[in-house]
This record gives sequence, C-alpha cells and structure tokens, in this order.
Amino acid sequence: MAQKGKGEAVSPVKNFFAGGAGGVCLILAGQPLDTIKVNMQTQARPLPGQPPLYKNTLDCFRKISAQKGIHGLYKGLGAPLAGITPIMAITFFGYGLGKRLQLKGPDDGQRLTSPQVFAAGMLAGVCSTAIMAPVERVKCLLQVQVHNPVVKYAGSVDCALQVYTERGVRGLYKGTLLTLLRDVPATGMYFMTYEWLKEFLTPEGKSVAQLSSIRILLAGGFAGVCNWVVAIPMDVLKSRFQIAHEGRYQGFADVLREVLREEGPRGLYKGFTAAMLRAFPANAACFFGFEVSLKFLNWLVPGK
Ligand SMILES: CC(=O)O[C@H](CC(=O)[O-])C[N+](C)(C)C
Repeated sequence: MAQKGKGEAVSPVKNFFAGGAGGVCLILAGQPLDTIKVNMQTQARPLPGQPPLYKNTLDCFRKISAQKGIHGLYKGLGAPLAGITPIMAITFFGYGLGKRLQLKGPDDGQRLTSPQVFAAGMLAGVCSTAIMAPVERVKCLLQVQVHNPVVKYAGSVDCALQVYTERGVRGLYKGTLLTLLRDVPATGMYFMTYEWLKEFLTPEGKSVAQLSSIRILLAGGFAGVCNWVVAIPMDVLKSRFQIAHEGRYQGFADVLREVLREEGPRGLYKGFTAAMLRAFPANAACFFGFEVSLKFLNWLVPGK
C-alpha cells in the first residue's frame, strides 16, 4: 500500500498519558455491556428442562436493569476506572516502546510494517498484564455477584482486600497466564488493525495525521472488534477460572475441558454478542480520547 505521509514521531511517555485518557473514555462507553458479557459467560448451567437464567444479550440487559437498575450495569466501575486507566496508559506506553525499539530514532520518518506493528502490540499486551490480571479478577468477582442473593463484596477495594486476606498476592493474580494468552495476540491485532485502517481510510494525497474524527472513531471501533474476535475464547476461560472456588480447576486445561464437554466449541464464544456490541463504541471512544489527548500533549510539550 502507498505510504500516506511520514511516520509520526513516537513518544512512549506521551503515549502513556494519552493512553490513560483513552482508558477513561473506554470504560465510560463500554462498562454496561462488559457487565452483560461477564454475566452471560459465567451464568450457571440450567438444570435439565429449565431455561437458562439469561436467554440472550437483551434478556440479560433487561433482567439486570430490572433487578438493580442501570446502576447494576455499572457495578464494579471503580475497579476498571482505577485499573483500566493505568492499564491503557501502560498498553499505549508498551506500544510506543515497541515501535521505538524498531525505529532508528524517535522521528526517523519510517513507517512500520503491519508485522512490526503487531509485534509492538504484543509487547504492549505483555506490559499491561501486570495490572490487567488482578483488575480483571476483582471486576469479574464483582460483576457476577449481581445475581447472587448474598452480597459478599461491598466494592472493588473491599473485594481486593478480601481476596488478598484470604489468598494473598497469588489470589489476586489468579488467571494471569490466561490473561497473557488472551491479551498478547489480541493486543497485536488491536494495534495492527487500527494502524492499517487509519492508513486505509486516509484519502489519497493526505497524511494519516490529518485523519478526520469520524475515521478515527471507525478505525478504533473496528480495532476493538478485531481485538475481541481473537480474545474471546481465552476470555471465556479466564472469566470462569477467575470466579471459580479454590481447587475447582487445576489449571486452564481443566476449564477448557469442562467448557468443551458441557457446551462444545460454541461455549468458547459465550458473551460474543455483548463483547462485540461493547467493543465498537468503547474502543472508538478509547482511540478518539487517545488521539485528542496526544494532540493536546504535542501542543503543550512540542518535541519528544
Ligand atoms: C481485553 C481488553 O481490555 O481489551 C482492550 C479493549 C477493550 O475492549 O477492553 C484492548 N487491550 C487488550 C489492548 C487493552
């Protein structure tokens, strides 16, 4: 494909702050559908002859909002807001670092190829897992408690403290391998799709840096969808593993076996619709927030 303009200068530090702002936008736009996704993925198997608790995404939305109000859909918001902001900051930092490591200099004008962008994205996935794993653990525990009659956790901090008191740091980091397996390839896909689409959507004779807001939203939205197409099977296993009682599974192979035995390969795509419905607006908002913040930072502190 023809190169549309020079490669932009990359500053991992500016990426860090702009990524944090993108993370806030992502959560505000995507949290209700994330709650639905996790509840769909983790609902108990119905007894023979009984209907499932949630028949589909819409049914899950109706039941949770009828039971707990719209507030119920924002349950566990504290943890992702406090967690996703640094996660996205680190993700974009790792991505910037991955790009910088492959460039000759911070603004050498070279554009990275798609595999190089994918590699930078994978590095971002490794970096973000350090925070992503415990944040996802707390978030999943809180989200599934929505349909429990007994409220065990009063909120994100209480949940993190209880898990820490009962199981220590290992308890908080339960599901780290699955988080890595989910996010390393998915984050590669995320950034590769975004950069490719930005280039694709740039009109001939224009530079990628001049891309309109609507096209940034489109590229970001589709990047989120592609992230989840790759991530969802591992996400199903991760969510189940992270909410399971101690000793229920020996490892993730156990969870995989159980899902395949009980539900077949379709079970690995549970919550797919909710994940996709959330992915587009959440990531469109995220990349838009990121690009606007980066422009602002470049105006505030020109250069690297
Ligand atoms: C799983 C996750 O958090 O995905 C992020 C986007 C989203 O929809 O939440 C992207 N990324 C994995 C790159 C952080």
